[in-house]
Amino acid sequence: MPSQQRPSLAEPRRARPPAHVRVCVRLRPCSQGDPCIRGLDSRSLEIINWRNKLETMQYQFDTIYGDQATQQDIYSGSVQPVLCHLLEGQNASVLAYGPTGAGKTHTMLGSPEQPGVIPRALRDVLQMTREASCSPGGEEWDYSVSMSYLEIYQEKVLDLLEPSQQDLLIREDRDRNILIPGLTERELGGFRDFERHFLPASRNRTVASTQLNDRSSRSHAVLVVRVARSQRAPPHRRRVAKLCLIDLAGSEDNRRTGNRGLRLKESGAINASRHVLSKVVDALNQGLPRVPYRDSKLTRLLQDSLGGSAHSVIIANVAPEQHFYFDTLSTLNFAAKSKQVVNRPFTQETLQTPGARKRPPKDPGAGPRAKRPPEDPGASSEDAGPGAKSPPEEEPPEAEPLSSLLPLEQLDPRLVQRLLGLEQLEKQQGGAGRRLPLLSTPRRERVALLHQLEETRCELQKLKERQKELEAMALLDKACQPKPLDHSKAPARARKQAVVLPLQQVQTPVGQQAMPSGAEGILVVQRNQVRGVGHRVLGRQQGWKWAGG
Ligand SMILES: Nc1ncnc2c1ncn2[C@@H]1O[C@H](COP(=O)(O)OP(=O)(O)OP(=O)(O)O)[C@@H](O)[C@H]1O
Repeated sequence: MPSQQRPSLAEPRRARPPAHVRVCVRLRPCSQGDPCIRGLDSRSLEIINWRNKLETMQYQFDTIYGDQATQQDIYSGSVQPVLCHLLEGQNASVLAYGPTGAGKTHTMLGSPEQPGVIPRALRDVLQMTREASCSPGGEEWDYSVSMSYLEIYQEKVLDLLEPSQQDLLIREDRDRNILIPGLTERELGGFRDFERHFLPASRNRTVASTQLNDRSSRSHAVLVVRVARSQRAPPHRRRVAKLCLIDLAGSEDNRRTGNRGLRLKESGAINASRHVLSKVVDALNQGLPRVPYRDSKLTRLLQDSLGGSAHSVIIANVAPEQHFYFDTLSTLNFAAKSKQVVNRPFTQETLQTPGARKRPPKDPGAGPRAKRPPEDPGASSEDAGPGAKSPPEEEPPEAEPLSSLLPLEQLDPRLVQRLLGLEQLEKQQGGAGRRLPLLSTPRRERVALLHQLEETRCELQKLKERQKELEAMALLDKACQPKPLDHSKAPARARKQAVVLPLQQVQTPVGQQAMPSGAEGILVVQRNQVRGVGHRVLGRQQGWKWAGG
């Protein structure tokens, strides 16, 4: 049972200490005229009423970054402090919010000259795990870091690492972690791996030129970094934490963007999801029984980050020009109310049975990792990460951990019955030399295996029938012979007879080959010099190739 194999060691909900969402504001350098907003000190700012310049409204946040603040200032002041929680098995989220052209992508991604939050955080996370594995006692643990990257474009969740993946589903596990089954995940052995996967994926993000931004993001982009720490010896504790780095698409006033057609449609989707985001924050702050997370893909995905289990930081990006006045006001209002949202981070820890631990691949950086079992962060198969120490080579490969999204007890009993029956059948039929751990594989693969087994079963059935036919015909043929051949006088070619064996007993001697025939999947036994009665009988069978004839 999955729950017995990987018990969650998470503390009960009420025992989890609260953590307010931290909110900072970053002012972009003003490109035109006088700014409508100015910082007062490191924690407060004021916005000047556009009708009456003597009237101002003041706001307080955790930190205010003026237009001279560097990428390093933002990172070390507001992002770096939450990263340490990842090694404790606690989730963290950083979310860039603001109107179009206010500097969200600049803050999160930056440029080669001014790298933003994403590359800096990745470098540090990789460094942290490397240092942890080298620290005293570190040899007791395996560390791994992996990434997934997705965008929400017009209410569709698209995999940026594997763009062929269309509109993925968003689900939730028993600890209320948000998961995306089927989302591609890549192991990161070092920063180069990150660049190798992230840079091409970023080019897959939907970006277009609008009147307010030459490269305006038309989607919300979410980079998910998973940090796992697994104990090598009993009790095999395993901590998995998730870092979400989110670059939201900017809110757009379409009277000023000049958007039409597709751009207008994109803009509608962006604004609608941001509207739901605002409603979610209101509902959380008012303690409403229903928080409308499910009303948009964005909020569903942010469920961990707002009112959930993450240490969250919102960076509100502000465009200070006068013509952004209303955008700035609404950004500040959103940021102010988000400050009140309380999350309850907790350590995501499970106990793993030794059988559920997986050997790291020989080359962790190479190629796509098998899609993670979608169900549970704790269920992630583990590969060698930075500084990870691999178990000895001779260790046998082990089964994947059980799915917890769809624990066995929640499966349709008929399906479980069927799986057990098929496993039994497979065992009886020799298992084709392969053990299929049907019940311990994730759901999608389970279904694929189920199909595969069905097909194999049908083929075996066909083969058995054909076998019977052949045996009957051979008997008939024998019965029609007037008298037994005198072997001493018979020609040499009639002496050797093809023997039809039950399929399971066919053994291919040296110099003979067994292979499935194309269309019907029939086992073809090629023998080098077989002639005689058997040749004639077998030759009548459709699809049967008699290579020696
Ligand atoms: N702090 C900053 N210092 C210098 N330039 C900046 C800063 N912030 C933003 N910019 C510049 O402003 C322009 C718009 O920024 P950016 O594309 O990051 O905005 P955005 O909020 O992501 O917009 P959208 O929502 O349309 O994608 C870019 O050319 C960017 O380089």
